[in-house]
Amino acid sequence: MSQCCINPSILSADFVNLEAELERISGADAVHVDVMDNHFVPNLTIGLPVVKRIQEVSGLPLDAHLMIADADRWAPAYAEAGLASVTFHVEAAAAPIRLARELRARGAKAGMALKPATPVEPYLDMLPELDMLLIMTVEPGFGGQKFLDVTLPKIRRAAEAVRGSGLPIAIQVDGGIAPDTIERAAEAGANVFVAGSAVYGTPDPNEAIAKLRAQASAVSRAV
Ligand SMILES: O=C(CO)[C@@H](O)[C@H](O)COP(=O)(O)O
Repeated sequence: MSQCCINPSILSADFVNLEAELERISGADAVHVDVMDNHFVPNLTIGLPVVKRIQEVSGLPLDAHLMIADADRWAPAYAEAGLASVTFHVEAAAAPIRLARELRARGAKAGMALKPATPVEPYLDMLPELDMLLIMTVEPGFGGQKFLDVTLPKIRRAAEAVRGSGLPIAIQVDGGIAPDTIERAAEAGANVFVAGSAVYGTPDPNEAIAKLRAQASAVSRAV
C-alpha cells in the first residue's frame, strides 16, 4: 500500500466545539476516537453516547480506539453503532479471537491494539481474524507524548507478518506521530497514522494532514 491514511485523534481537539473541530479535519481518512475509562488507562474521555453523536455529525468514517477494561463486554456495542472500525486492546480482552469475530459480525472492521511492552509474536496466528493491528508508539492514555523508537522493531515484525499473510491488514501506529517521526514509522511498515497534537496543534489541521500523508506515502512507495 503506498497511499497512507491519516486519522487525526480528536483527543487533541476542543471537546466543547467538537462539530466545528471535525470540520477542520475534513481532509482526513477517518476520525480517530479515543475512548478511555480511567481503569485500563489513567485517563477518562468519552463513551458510547458521545461517540454515536460524533458519528452522526461526522462526514468521515469513525475509527474507535477503546482503551477500556473488559473489552469483551463493551466493544461489540461500538460495532453495533455502525463505526467503521473498532479497536480493542489485547491486554484488556479475555477472548480476543471471539471478540474480533463479534466486531466483524456486527459490520465493523476489527482492530487489535498492543501497548509498547506487549510483544506481537504471540498474536500473529490471529491475523486472519483482524483488519487492523494497532502498534502503540506511546503508553496509551494521553496525547502529546514522545514517540517511542523502541517500538520500531515491533512495527517491522508486524508488517513483515502481514505481507507474508497476503491479507489486507492495516498497520496503524498511534502516539507521537509528527513530521519528524512519521517517516520512521512508515519505513518500518506502518500505513495508518494517528496524529493528535501534530494535527490539532497547528493553525491549519487540513494542511498538516496533507503534509503528513505526503511524507508517509513517499516513504511507503520507496520501501
Ligand atoms: O491513544 C492515544 C493516547 O493514548 C492517542 O490517540 C493520542 O491522542 C495521540 O496523540 P499525539 O501523541 O498524536 O499527540
